[in-house]
Amino acid sequence: MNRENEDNHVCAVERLSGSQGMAGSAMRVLSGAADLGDLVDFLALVLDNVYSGIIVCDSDCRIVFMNRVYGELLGADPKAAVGDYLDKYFPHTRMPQVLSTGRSELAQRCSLKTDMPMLVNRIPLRIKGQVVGVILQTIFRDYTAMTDLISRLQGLESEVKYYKKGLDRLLSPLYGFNNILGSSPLLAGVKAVAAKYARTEAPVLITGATGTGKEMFAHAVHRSSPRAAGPFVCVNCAAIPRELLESELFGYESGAFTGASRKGKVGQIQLAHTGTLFLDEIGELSPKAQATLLRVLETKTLERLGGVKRVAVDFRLVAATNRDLKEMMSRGEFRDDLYYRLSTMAVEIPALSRRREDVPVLVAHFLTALEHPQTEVGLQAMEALQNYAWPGNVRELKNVIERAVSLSEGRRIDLEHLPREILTSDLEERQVCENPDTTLAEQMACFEKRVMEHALAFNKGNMTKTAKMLGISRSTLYEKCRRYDLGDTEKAS
Ligand SMILES: Nc1ncnc2c1ncn2[C@@H]1O[C@H](COP(=O)(O)OP(=O)(O)OP(=O)(O)O)[C@@H](O)[C@H]1O
Repeated sequence: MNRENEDNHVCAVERLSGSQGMAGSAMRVLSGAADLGDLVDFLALVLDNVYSGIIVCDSDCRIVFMNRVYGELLGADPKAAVGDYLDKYFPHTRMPQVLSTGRSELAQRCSLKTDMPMLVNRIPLRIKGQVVGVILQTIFRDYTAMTDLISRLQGLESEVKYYKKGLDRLLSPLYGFNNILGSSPLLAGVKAVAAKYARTEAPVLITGATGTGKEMFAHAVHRSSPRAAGPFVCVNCAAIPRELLESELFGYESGAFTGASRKGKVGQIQLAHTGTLFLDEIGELSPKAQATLLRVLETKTLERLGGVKRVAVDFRLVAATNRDLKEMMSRGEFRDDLYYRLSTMAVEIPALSRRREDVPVLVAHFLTALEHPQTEVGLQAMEALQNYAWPGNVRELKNVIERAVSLSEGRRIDLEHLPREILTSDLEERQVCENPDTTLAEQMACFEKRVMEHALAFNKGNMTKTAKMLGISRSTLYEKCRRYDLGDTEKAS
């Protein structure tokens, strides 16, 4: 408030308050004890001190009141302006239209002589249904500020849309059972079992080596379940630091721990409400998180970290791991009660080396996905692909095909476009098995080596498991590995 306004204000207050102070005067005015002059002064004081500019005109478009703010905007003396026709200040005023239509015009653009863009309301005043005047009120004195605000809001709106789309993508599964390709009876059998489990409400445990398609199966289980319309929330337990995993899963209340957000956080389990929670790499859960998860599964309620009350949660758990949970259990690293709860509906996805018939189908699929459906694969190259052990399973096959397509520049894929490790294992085998001079013993040895390579790849080099799988002792396995120059027998456990 400038000096002159301050003086006006003080004058008005003094006029209104007299010896009893303003509050008393206002009370007298409002209680009807004051005369009309006081009431008018009091209302003028109020209107002079609101943020908006206000002008009231009569049915002839003459100004009957102008507040201080509008006076400042127009560079006019508000008192002297009373009685002036409005078009003196607004040559293109729309007040006559409002007077004749009796309809309010809200948030309309209006430019003063000063060229300052404003937004105004024009509101008809009625007495007994008759329009007797109009109030002109500024709502944004300089709406460039508002256009800035609008464009910032629009920016935020499109950002929200972008993130929502990303979230929808995260929350909605991409794959169904139809997308899990392969022509082997082994894969068909696993898909049939998983589809049966999908229709129930029980937790499902998906096991298999890396790259076998566990995540695809989890998507498909959700999509074929009664919860398909609900969210699909995917948490990779190996990707989140152990100390943060619990708060990520179960959420926390405000100020639950140092560094926690002030507003608290909804956990992923709550986000999966009415849908499916996919816990990838469940073997990475800490013992404490395992215990809490079990309690949530059993009570169907959840307590946020630092919280006091439990909230109901309704979700279906699908878990996956490439670790041997039974072995973890025997070492005390995975709770037996949680294991048994998960493993009643277990789906084990076989390694690609156990279903070589799937390779051609998958190769064709990846070529189509790479937009090279016409690219041929030479007979020898396809044989090499089918004979390879695929320790990285379908994911590795996908990468090999991507590389081959770019090396062959989209033309026929031949042996020279495949990585060395595939060629070496294929060549060794050809030299022995396709050579008419090789003895039965040599051919048997070649076959034995191949079987062992696959078993080692399947068990990720774990000698104990491989020996168990092949039904031989560990010492025999070590001896054979040395003979065939397989793996790092010194380091393998
Ligand atoms: N049967 C299949 N048909 C088509 N694509 C497949 C199949 N199996 C796996 N894939 C593809 O292979 C890749 C790896 O699959 P996915 O991520 O589901 O494996 P995973 O077992 O979850 O791997 P990890 O244990 O390393 O997380 C993905 O690109 C997936 O689309």
